[in-house]
Amino acid sequence: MQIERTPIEGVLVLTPARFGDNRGFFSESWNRRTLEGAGVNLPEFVQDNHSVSARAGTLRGLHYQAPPHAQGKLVRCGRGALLDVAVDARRGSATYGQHVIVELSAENGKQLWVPAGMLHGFVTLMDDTEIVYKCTDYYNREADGAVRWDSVGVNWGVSDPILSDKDAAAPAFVQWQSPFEAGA
Ligand SMILES: Cc1cn([C@H]2C[C@H](O)[C@@H](COP(=O)(O)OP(=O)(O)O[C@H]3O[C@H](C)C(=O)[C@H](O)[C@H]3O)O2)c(=O)[nH]c1=O
Repeated sequence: MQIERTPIEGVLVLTPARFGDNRGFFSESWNRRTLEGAGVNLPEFVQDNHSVSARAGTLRGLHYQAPPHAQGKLVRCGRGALLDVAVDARRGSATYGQHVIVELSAENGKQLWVPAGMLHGFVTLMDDTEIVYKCTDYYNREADGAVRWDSVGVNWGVSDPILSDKDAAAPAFVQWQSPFEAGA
């Protein structure tokens, strides 16, 4: 397991070991004991999510669930490739409004740990890209929210992404009142 810190406190890039042979490879995509042995203690996960985006250039985000339903997410790409983004939305944080962007792909096997307090989103780089991610809290429709994808300075590599109506209508980061507090 390779563990990389990022410029945003708490956001990690995790790369599980892969065991290749003449058939392909095997990898333990989630093992709490392995991570704890490396000093990484993630909260309990209660829900797994899986979405497929048919076309490259599909952008889902930037999303969050407000407290007390905030979600931490452990994200990986099951098929294809995507750029995954975490934006620090914790008021009072030294990196408030800053982001981390990481290419996750079926090929590189990388995972992004996105703690609660972040906005999360991704743009697909290939058709039929699948994302699978573990969440630390259950979906709560009333607590679910979005911030405009192009309002936090992320270089997504696309100018006219495929968006849901919800994402197309989301408020800009500067007009949005974050419900998250650093250290909460
Ligand atoms: C997130 C979610 C959605 N749904 C239902 C609600 C809608 O009827 C349908 C599509 O939901 P939505 O358009 O919010 O899906 P995404 O745009 O992929 O949203 C997700 O994308 C970004 C990248 C995230 O990090 C979040 O997990 C989540 O916001 O699935 C559920 O039933 N359970 C869920 O946990």
